Amino acid sequence: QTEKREFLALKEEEMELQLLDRELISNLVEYAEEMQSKVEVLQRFSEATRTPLQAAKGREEEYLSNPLHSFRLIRHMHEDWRHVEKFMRQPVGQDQINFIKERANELPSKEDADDATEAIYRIIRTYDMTPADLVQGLIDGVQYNGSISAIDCFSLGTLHFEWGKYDKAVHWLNHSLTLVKPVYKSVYNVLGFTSSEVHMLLARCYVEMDQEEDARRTLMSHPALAQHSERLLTLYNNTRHVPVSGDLQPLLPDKFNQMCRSSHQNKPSRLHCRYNATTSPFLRLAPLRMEELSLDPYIVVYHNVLSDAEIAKVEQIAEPLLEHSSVYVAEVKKAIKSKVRTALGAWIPNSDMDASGWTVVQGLYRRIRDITGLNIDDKQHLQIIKYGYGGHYDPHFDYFNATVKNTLASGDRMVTVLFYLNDARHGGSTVFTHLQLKVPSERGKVLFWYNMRGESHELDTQTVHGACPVIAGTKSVMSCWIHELDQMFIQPTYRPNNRTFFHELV
Ligand SMILES: O=C(O)CCC(=O)C(=O)O
Ligand SMILES: [Fe+2]
Repeated sequence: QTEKREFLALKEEEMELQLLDRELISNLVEYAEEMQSKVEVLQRFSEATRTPLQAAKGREEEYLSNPLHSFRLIRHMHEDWRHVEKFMRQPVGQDQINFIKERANELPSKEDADDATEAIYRIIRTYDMTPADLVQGLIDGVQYNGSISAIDCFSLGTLHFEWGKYDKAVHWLNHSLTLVKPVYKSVYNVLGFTSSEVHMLLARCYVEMDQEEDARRTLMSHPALAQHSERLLTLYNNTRHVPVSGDLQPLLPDKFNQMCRSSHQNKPSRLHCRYNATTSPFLRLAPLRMEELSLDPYIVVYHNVLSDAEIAKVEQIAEPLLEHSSVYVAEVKKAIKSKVRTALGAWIPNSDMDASGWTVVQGLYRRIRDITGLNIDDKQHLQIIKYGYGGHYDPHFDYFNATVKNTLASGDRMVTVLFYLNDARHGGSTVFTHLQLKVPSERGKVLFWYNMRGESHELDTQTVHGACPVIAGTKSVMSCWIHELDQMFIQPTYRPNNRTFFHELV
């Protein structure tokens, strides 16, 4: 039940869009019907006036010698055409035109459309989908209903081009051409989609890949472009495309992508599953089911840690606080939505939280202490992350390895505790790329690992991990980072290594 509610919350916007689309479609149907009825009136009128004239064809003089006929002709010509002109001038479907205008601000923005294209791009890239797969609705071995159009393929081709993936762009653009339906030509005109544009971009991709002959052949094959082909080729050669830089693209490295696919199976770990009744006194009363995933670095998963009520409360607190994480990109001189992590985030506890919120948060702290046997601050921040369609997190380390405010105060992030708050329906696993370890996103699980080596506190590069793009549904997690200096009094063997900020601290 809670899961359904939360899924609805995130999908609400899209459902509203779908509703608006329905309204706009019926509005368009009404508009077409109004136009149709005007067309019918005009057709009927022209038929009614044409019939007697046609009957008189070849014997006009005889026809007009009939007094009735000459009366009709003169009256009709004097009066009717003026009325018809007035009728022709009358605007049709003003209400429907105004309706679209009024709702225009509810339509997705360019940014929304770019986000959606980038989301499907990530799914395509990570799950290795071909254009044919997408047209059939086949994603990572699962058959979905639905398909895509020539224009959709063109927009994907354009994005691949922007990001400098010319060979892939060629696939999508070629596929776009195969989907062009000649009967829709007039509709394409209205929508501003032309096959010449597809051919030109295709030729540009070939030029970028130094395949000039293919570029020429592409231009020559289009009647409107053939005569300009040499000029266009020169232009494309002289204005080579500069792909959008790495900071503005998701990383999606191959190793990560491969592990995200359903074809990846974890190697048997030979490790054990047991009840942990020792980390804290509380666990003696209520042992937690623990599964070891890796010993070096140490990674374990606990099952059924949070109750439904706790998860629901956490979601409720976080919901109004969720926002896109942004990062400063020097190149564009502003903070923009990060392409490295495409998700919404919120920090709790929050000052607006009421007493019941604090009760739940204190409960979470207690659970984290029980699981890890470590110390956390009484106001420790927890981050809720919500991944929607195509949402992901590129492989990264959780530690900062830098002298920043955070690390100066409490050291670096020694441990990560990651709570899974729902089941991602398809996609969305956490993957440790170096360890070839994949952890599916399943409600109630808690993943716990050390980002540093035990005695020396050396940062452990083997902990590199990321979150696979979500294909269907949403994914919701909560992470808690436990800092090394908070352990000062409970870790007797603790010996700080020589990382910079320790020098600055002494
Ligand atoms: O969502 C996940 O699976 C991973 C999240 C994560 O790595 C992080 O928050 O640092
Ligand atoms: Fe992380």
